[in-house]
Amino acid sequence: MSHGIALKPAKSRKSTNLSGTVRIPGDKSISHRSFMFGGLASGETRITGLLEGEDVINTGKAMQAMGARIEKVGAEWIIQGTGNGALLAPEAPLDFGNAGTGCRLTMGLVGVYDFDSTFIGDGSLSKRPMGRVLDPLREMGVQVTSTAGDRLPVTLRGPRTPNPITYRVPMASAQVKSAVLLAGLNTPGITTVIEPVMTRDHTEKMLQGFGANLTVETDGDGVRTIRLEGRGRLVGQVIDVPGDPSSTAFPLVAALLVPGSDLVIENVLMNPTRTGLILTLQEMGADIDVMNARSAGGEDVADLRVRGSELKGVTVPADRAPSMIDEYPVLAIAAAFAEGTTTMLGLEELRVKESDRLSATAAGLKLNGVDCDEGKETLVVRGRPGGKGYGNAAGKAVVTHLDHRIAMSFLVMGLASEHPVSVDDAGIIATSFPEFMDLMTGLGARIESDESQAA
Ligand SMILES: O=C(O)C1=C[C@@H](OP(=O)(O)O)[C@@H](O)[C@H](O)C1
Ligand SMILES: C=C(OP(=O)(O)O)C(=O)O
Repeated sequence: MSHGIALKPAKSRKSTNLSGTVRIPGDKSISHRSFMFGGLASGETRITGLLEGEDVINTGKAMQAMGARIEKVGAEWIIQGTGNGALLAPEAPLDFGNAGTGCRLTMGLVGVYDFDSTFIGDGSLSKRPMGRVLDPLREMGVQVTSTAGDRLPVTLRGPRTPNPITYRVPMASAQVKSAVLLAGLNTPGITTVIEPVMTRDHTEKMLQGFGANLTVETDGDGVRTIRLEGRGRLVGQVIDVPGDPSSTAFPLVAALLVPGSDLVIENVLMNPTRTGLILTLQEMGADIDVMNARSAGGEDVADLRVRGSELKGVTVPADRAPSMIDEYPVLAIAAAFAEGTTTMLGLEELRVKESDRLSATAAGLKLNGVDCDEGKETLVVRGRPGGKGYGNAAGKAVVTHLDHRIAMSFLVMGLASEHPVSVDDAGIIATSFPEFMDLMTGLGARIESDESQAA
C-alpha cells in the first residue's frame, strides 16, 4: 500500500545504553485544535511548540482554504482567524491525508455551514468509518453525500439554521465528542454532548480558553454532560503546545527495554486522560520518575526519567483504554519482553485506527517470534525477557498498512531483539513524529533505512 510516495523500508537492531535528554515534539491533538480554533477565532492566535507533522499541516491547509491566515515567523505560528461563524466555502476538496482527527473534527466545524465542503484522504483514511460523525451531523440537519458505508470522499452541506442536539456518544471517542461540539459552535442554542466514558478533554479545555461558553458536569457514575452555547465569540489566544505523550511512548519503551538505558524526556503532557501507558508500565515494574511536575498553559506537564527495567506482565483493564488508546501497539512490544502474560482488554476501537491495529500488532509480533493471541477485542502477549530468538533473521518486514504507530512500535522492538526487525515503510512516521529517526539514533538506537527490502 502506498501513501502517494514510495515506501521507505527500515530496520532496527539490538542496541545498548540509550541515553540523553530529549524534548518530544508538540502534542498532535492539541496542535490540530490550535490550528482549528485559532483559524476560527477573531484576532490573532500565536502558537509555539506546534507539532509540524503531516497530519497537523493538513489541518492548517484546510483552515487556510476556509479563510484563516496562517504564517510561521521564527519559532512561532501566527494565525489571523475568520471569526466564529465566518468560515469561507473551500474552493477545492479538503485533503486530510492520513488524519482521522483533522478530518472528523473539521467535518463538525464546517459541516453545519450553508455551503458545500468535500473531504478526502489517503488510502488509510478512506477506509475508516465516518458514520460516527456523520450521524449526529445528519441530526443537526446536515445533508451528507458519502461513499458506501459512510466512507470518504464525503460532501457536506449544512442547513440555513442547524438544530442544536443532545448527543450521547456511543463509543469512547474524543473525535466524535469534538465533532459534535464544533458543529455546535455555529448552531444557535445549546448543543449538549453526553459522554458516558471520559476521553481526552482538549476540546473542552481549549474552547473554554478561547472564550466559548462551555460547561462540564460529571455525575456520580462519571458520566459527563458538556453544554456549549452556539454562535458565541471566540478570541485568539497564545498557546504553548506541550510534548506529545503518544510520541513519548516510543523512546520511553525503548529505554525500558534496552539494557543500561537512562533517558530524560522533557516537557511531556501529563493530562490524566492521556497517561494510561505510564501507569500501566509502572504497574509492570518500569523505572519511570516523574520529575518537575508543573502546570503550563492550563495543562499538567512533567519531565520523565526512564531507565532500563525488568518488566512483568499485567492485566490492563478495559476502562483504561481511552487514556492510552494510541499506545497499545508499543505496550504490546513492552509486554513481549516482560516476564509472564500481559492481557489487554477493551480494544475494539483499535480496529478502526489508521490500520486495524489489533491485527497489525498481532501479525507483527508473530512475524518476529512473539507468542500472542488476538481476540475480538483483546490481545494476550506471553513475554520473553531478553528477547532471545526475537526479530526476523530472514529480513521479512512487518506490514505497516500506512500506520505510523505500527512502524514506530516495531522499530522499537528491534532495539532489544536478538535479530533485526524490519518494517515495510517508515515514511508514514512523518504524519505524527517527523523527528523520530533522528531523535532515536541520537540516543544511540540502531535504526537505518533498509533499501534491500525495496527490491
Ligand atoms: O481527539 C483526538 O485528538 C484523538 C482521539 C482519538 O481518536 P478516537 O476519537 O477515534 O478515539 C485518538 O486515537 C487520536 O489519535 C486523537
Ligand atoms: C489514531 C490516530 O490518529 P488519527 O485518528 O488522527 O488518524 C493516532 O495518531 O494514533
